[in-house]
Amino acid sequence: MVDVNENPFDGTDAIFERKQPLKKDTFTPDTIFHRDEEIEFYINALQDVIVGHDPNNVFVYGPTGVGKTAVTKWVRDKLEEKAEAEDIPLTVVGPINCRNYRSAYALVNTLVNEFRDPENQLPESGYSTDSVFEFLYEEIEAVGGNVLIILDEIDNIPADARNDFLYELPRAEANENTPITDAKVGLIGISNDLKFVDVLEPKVKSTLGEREIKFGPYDATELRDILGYYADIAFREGVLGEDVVPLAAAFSAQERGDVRQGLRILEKAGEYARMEGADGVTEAHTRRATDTIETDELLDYFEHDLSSQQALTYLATTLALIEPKHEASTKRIYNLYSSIAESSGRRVKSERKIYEFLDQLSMQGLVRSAERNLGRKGGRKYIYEVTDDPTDIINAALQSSYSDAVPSNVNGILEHYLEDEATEFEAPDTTDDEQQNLWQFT
Ligand SMILES: Nc1ncnc2c1ncn2[C@@H]1O[C@H](COP(=O)(O)OP(=O)(O)OP(=O)(O)O)[C@@H](O)[C@H]1O
Repeated sequence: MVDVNENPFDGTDAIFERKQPLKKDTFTPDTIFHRDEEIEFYINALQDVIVGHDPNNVFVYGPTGVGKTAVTKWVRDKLEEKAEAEDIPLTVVGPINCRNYRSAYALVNTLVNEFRDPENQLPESGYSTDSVFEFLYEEIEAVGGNVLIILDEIDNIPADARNDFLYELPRAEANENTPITDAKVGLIGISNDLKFVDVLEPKVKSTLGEREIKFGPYDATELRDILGYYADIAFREGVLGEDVVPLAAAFSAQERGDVRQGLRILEKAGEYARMEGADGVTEAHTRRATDTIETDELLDYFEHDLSSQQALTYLATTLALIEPKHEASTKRIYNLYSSIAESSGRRVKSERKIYEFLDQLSMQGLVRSAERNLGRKGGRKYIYEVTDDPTDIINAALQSSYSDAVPSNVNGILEHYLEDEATEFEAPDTTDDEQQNLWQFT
């Protein structure tokens, strides 16, 4: 029983000294580990700025959480330092995360305001996209010298901004239609989606990819050093068991070689210890953290990254995959999507929209598709898969605000799927009607 006369919050923390470095990318490490080669490529690409040539465009790519942004910021700061010491005119804007902008207008607006004083900011609307671009060019010309623009997650750049940003902007100086004559513009684009480059027009591709720097995943030894550095800052002295960092590093290396995931494991393990009132973080806390980390990450997707329509489509794809004797075709996913959307009182969008949602999920790496030929009938169809463990996805969905959309008998069907159909469970035939009756929608 909670004692109503006592405040349940605890004013002390025996485990964490400073949690922010584990949680937020805004924390800037003062050392970068194990990226010497990448840093060397980077410096090489930007060296031209210091010796008076035009800046190169740089494209940085690699999976999530492998230091692309951290290294970029580190190199940016060093470049600015050197330029100042050598009296070289240089303005750097960014990294600006493209994911936060829905249109070219919004993105350009932000960029213009980065150049402008606080009292002279552009309003959020009121001009045409062409005019805000014009303002941007004017600002660039006004500061003059070298102007580097850093765009993070450029795979999420608004579609209507692609050409203008990735092709026109870097060559603005040469283009007579822009007011830029003196300033030299360089673009640094960061992405974790390589397929993004494939869909660009060849001329855009070659402009952006003047210099490419690839970041690979970290191995367990590298992660041990990086996570050890953060653990020293984040935890109180002497509370970490000696297995904690190596275990978190080994787990993350096996998964994706991603620092962010390792940091989350450390945070979670520390939280388990704190909840128990333990005086240290043990191997058992860490194992518990690794056991739940996948579900936690997926829960984050459901709660923060996906729109409600994308979340329902993701759930429907998972259901289509685990249901017996059925393929996760677009049509089938749509059927299930409509049922769960309807039963949970959410809007049901058209079948055409499902293609869009599946595409977006695929861009985020949550689903993948395979094309299937329809044999003598001719034509093709797409069969979908989820990239994570369906059990983790279902568990995350059940803990999320979409739990009301999950069919009530999901666990039975999941069990049947996991046991490779070796149970007593009589799977229905493959007609949609029967399959539809299989699920108990809430
Ligand atoms: N080599 C490293 N040394 C120190 N800290 C690092 C290193 N690599 C990554 N980090 C830290 O790990 C976290 C994730 O790194 P970062 O944001 O740079 O990854 P990213 O590759 O840009 O990922 P995403 O594509 O998801 O944005 C940050 O807190 C960053 O400071």
